[in-house]
Amino acid sequence: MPITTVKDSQGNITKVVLVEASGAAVEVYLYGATITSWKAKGKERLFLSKQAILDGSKAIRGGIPIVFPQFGLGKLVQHGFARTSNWQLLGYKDQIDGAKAMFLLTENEHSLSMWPHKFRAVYTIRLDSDTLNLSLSITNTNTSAAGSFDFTTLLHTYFLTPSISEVAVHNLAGLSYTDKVAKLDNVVEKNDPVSLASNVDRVYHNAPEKINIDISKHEAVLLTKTNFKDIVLWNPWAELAKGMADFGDDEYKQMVCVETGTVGSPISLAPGQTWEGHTSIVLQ
Ligand SMILES: O=P(O)(O)OC[C@H]1O[C@H](O)[C@H](O)[C@@H](O)[C@@H]1O
Repeated sequence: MPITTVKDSQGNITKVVLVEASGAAVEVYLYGATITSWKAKGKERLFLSKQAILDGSKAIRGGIPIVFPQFGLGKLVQHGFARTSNWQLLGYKDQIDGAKAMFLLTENEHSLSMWPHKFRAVYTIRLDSDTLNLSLSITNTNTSAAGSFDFTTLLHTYFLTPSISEVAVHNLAGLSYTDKVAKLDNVVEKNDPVSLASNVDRVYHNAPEKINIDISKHEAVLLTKTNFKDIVLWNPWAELAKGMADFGDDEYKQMVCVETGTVGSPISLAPGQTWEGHTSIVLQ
């Protein structure tokens, strides 16, 4: 079976497990369409906090939450409502190039309470032996001519590492970034690779399509992106970790967030228009 579903006591699907021929697997909660596990070549590749709340009462701490329609703080709740909304399983396919599942979110009471727009978000997860392919499409389904909307969006990927001291993020040198810790704009990255040894929270603008990440001394991933302009690099480090109820005090040592998104300047969609972004994570 390429796909199995986990249901609650009322028979509603809460989680989908997608398995590909090689044994690679992803687990996806319908809450947020959040991927909480990606196993490939026999190992877990994503960080999920031991303290993550998985009952749908809070955004899931780890895996790959979807940020939409607002990155960070703003008029809406932090990172928007997509990660705290119940998505639907649209369908799945077992095909030659991998197992695939599609998830759907449209406007609902939760979204309309903070954002007065009709939209159709489709998230497609395709899995093959060494790659996780993620596509997000957003359609503006407002009907009135005045119904354009702006949004920012991002796939907030938490990579699992045996030690943050071994993480190195390549291909960022020369880029201009916003340093959200120092509250500085237009900082130019001088390091190649970038390593992390304190609280890091940066938006690298107009990043290249391919980013190589050393996850440990012996393992690397290639992160590619199309139509996602920016890269966010985040690790809360020790002090912020202590203040997070759904994150262990020492767990910052086991994770790094390298996030693909368009967050520096918003995407505008007129009624009827669709935007689509893709990310793939390939084990090297
Ligand atoms: O705690 P959360 O709302 O999940 O946000 C976690 C982090 O997400 C991004 O990486 C932001 O750049 C950070 O500023 C934020 O702290």
